[in-house]
Amino acid sequence: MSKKIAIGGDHAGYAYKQDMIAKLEAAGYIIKDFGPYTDASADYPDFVHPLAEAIESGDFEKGILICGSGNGVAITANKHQGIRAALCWNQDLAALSRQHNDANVLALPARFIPFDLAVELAEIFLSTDFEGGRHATRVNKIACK
Ligand SMILES: O=C(CO)[C@H](O)[C@H](O)[C@H](O)COP(=O)(O)O
Repeated sequence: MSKKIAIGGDHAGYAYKQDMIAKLEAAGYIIKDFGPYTDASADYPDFVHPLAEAIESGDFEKGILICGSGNGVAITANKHQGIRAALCWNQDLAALSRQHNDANVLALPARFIPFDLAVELAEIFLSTDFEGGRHATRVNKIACK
């Protein structure tokens, strides 16, 4: 598993993003922050599209996106054919996003979950393997050509 992680979001996720970077770096991950770099009001697509392109190009295996609800970043990221972004707010969803969906982006709703849970979901997302098998058949049918 690659220890290089892409992270991004918007102003509503900024504080969580900064603290998440510190937690993940302490755990040995190498983080590339796609922004925003302040908590000033910002438009999440400006940060999500570059992050998604970096994953699609192979520079990163996985990313974490944090906004207020998690929906804006997930919707934007999923416009990219190579992205499977999963909005998660509990441990089971984070595990299933990897086991069944091979999600490569975790979307977190900073305004709806406590920070400690956000970190736990990131740890689950980053450490859980895809189960393959019947799920691989389905995941291989997701992208539109
Ligand atoms: O993209 C979102 C909604 O799907 C995020 O929750 C944003 O963080 C939110 O919309 C930002 O709202 P604000 O009123 O501009 O702070």
